[in-house]
Amino acid sequence: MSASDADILAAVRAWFGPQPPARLAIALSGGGDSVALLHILSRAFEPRQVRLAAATVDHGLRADAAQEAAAAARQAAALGVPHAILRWRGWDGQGNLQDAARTARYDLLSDWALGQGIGALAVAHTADDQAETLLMRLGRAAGVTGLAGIPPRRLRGAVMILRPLLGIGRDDLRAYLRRNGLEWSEDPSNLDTKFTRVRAREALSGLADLGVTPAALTHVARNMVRAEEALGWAAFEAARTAARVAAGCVVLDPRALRLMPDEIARRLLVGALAWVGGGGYPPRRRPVAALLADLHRGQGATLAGCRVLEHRGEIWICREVNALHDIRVAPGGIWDRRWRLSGPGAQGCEIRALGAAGLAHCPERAATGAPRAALEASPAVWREGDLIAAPLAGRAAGWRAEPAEDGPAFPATLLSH
Ligand SMILES: Nc1ncnc2c1ncn2[C@@H]1O[C@H](COP(=O)(O)OP(=O)(O)OP(=O)(O)O)[C@@H](O)[C@H]1O
Repeated sequence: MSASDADILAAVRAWFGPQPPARLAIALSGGGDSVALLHILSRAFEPRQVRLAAATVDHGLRADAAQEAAAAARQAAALGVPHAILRWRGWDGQGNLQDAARTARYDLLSDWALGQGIGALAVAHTADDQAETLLMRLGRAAGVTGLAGIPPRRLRGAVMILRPLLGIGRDDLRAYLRRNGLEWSEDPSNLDTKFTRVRAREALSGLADLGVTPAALTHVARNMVRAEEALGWAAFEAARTAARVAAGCVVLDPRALRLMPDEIARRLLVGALAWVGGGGYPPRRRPVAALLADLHRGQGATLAGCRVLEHRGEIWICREVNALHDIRVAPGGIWDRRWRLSGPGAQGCEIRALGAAGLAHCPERAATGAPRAALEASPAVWREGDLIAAPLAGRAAGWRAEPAEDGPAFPATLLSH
């Protein structure tokens, strides 16, 4: 038996809790799930309580795209929800079209929402999307993080992406659409078996008699979110005793690292590499496992834009100097996402890595206690070829290097949010 309208409205209200956002943007593709989302949200809340606005991205990739966007606009108008059509004509033919279209879609929708002064964007992923995602990730041998699935809330830049239908099945939404006489467009790519997601959907229908249903897999994802939180907390606690930050590097106690459970050591390393190296994607499991094994043998390595080495009985995770060659900013600007340098006589100066040549001019370096690699990768003030200051290498000359990032400091980055 499918969920009633009242059940669905109650579930969505409960998802938002007692304080739904005063203004909410909706990503309306015109497909069944997002048409249902629009209708449900417009009924779940009084217009004065939550003011809605919707937008459709016309990717210009299918002949019907413009008509579908116009149909979506009519759906919104019928409910009195303001609507915009956002056009994407930006594909340069490079890389994967699906990925490029998805990134462009989220960028366009986020910019449009922010332009309206709205900081929350609802998208219509369902329990079926969650189940398909989990199944696909099982195929890639995912761990706890991957099996936590699609997050119900996630900050993307300045916009909070919300997925209030993540606990509701697609069949329930289709029944809702039919009961309410709503129309929607069917995306033909949803039937194209060249897409792994479509094959995952087909495979899932064959697993239902084992109890492997979207509802069960949604529970698995929730369980994994809890496990993820616990592991993040444990890694944070481990970092508080086994790690410190010095000269922009993370410094680890190798004995403590050896004694902690492998998964906690792995998270600590991945978190430190991400914080120091700033890579968008975390390094994969295998190279991190290899790095851990190297470290246990007393060997260093280079990974994810970082140099990892032993120095005076500690493990230092430093920025890799070779990754910094092209990073140059004027004084006061943010260098390598992390540092802002300010000081006297900045005219004509430039901030770039200290490098081996610069470090040779810093006799004060020994007092810092940091390894050469860390100092070579630290920011320095240059005028033409002359070294003016290297505050992290002990040669301050009145200059200061301050952390520039607004984000959480290490080790708080280890906590899952
Ligand atoms: N063209 C579009 N315009 C506005 N919103 C869209 C558009 N396409 C997708 N969305 C929003 O994103 C939700 C998910 O759609 P879809 O699964 O196709 O996209 P995705 O975010 O790329 O995820 P996936 O990883 O499943 O491909 C839709 O329900 C809708 O809310």
